[in-house]
Amino acid sequence: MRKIIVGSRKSNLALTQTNWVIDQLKKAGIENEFEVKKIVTKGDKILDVTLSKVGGKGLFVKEIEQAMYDKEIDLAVHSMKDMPSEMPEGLTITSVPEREDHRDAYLSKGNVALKDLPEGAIVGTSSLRRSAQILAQRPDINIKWIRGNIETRIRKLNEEDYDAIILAVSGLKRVGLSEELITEYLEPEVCVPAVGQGALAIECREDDHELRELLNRINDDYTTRTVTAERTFLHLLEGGCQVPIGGYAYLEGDEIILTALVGSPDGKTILKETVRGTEPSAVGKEAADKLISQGAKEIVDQVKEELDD
Ligand SMILES: NCc1[nH]cc(CCC(=O)O)c1CC(=O)O
Repeated sequence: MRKIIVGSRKSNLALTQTNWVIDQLKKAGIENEFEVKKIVTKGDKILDVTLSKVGGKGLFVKEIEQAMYDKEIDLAVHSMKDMPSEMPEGLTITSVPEREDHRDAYLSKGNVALKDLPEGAIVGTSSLRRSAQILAQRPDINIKWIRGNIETRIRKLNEEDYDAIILAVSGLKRVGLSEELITEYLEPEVCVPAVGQGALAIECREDDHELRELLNRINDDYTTRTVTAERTFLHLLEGGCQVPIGGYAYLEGDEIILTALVGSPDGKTILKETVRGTEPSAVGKEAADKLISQGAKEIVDQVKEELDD
């Protein structure tokens, strides 16, 4: 029986996600031996610049994809939200396991609620999506970029001048931190999460049919349908850059309910629509069409121009 080589970034989050997937595969009855191979990506090396300024999402996946082309590894587990909306030739997201918590978490010094933060308080995030939505509610707050992995950001909240930070609940849970650190869970009505947030993407070579059959056993249909709606919306709006876009879908019976958002980084313009339907890509397209007709493309282009400067 073939040994399966799994590529992973070396961060605690990446390794935890990778080992969780291997565990799920074993629980699904797959008896192959697994080996984890650690890979350092460009995104891991850049810690001091705003992520959106250095090219965003592709940063964490490029080296891993090269290793897959070179057959040094057979598969890789990614955070879905770090995946570009278009897949490179010859590779595919073959399986999407059940999604973890989709929400953002707000963590503050002394557990001060977001609405009670004093004017001028400093909130740390390096996501334009999060800053846009926080500023829309609290325009009197200062956003300060914060970088580093989840553990580093929490240390910075404690040691530096941040009054609060925003993180994904899923990441916090996966690295084994206590949810007691969370001051408030930001529901999608308050802060639309990143497209695919909390979900994982298992990527492999398109022509590796034997492996795809195995990986398919831990595919979750609910997550696949909702994430497909979210990613269709993202794909129709984005051109590769990190911009203030959010999307979250859930199911009610057979019906997909997708809330999609595009905002200006200063939070002064927020375009948000909720659409329903049964076909994931049609739902994603309808959300994109609605926001585009309200000027979403102009906002996205404006942000990209500013990032290029
Ligand atoms: N942007 C970095 C990143 N990529 C994936 C996660 C974990 C969340 C997830 O599983 O979607 C995080 C951390 C965060 O946003 O706080």
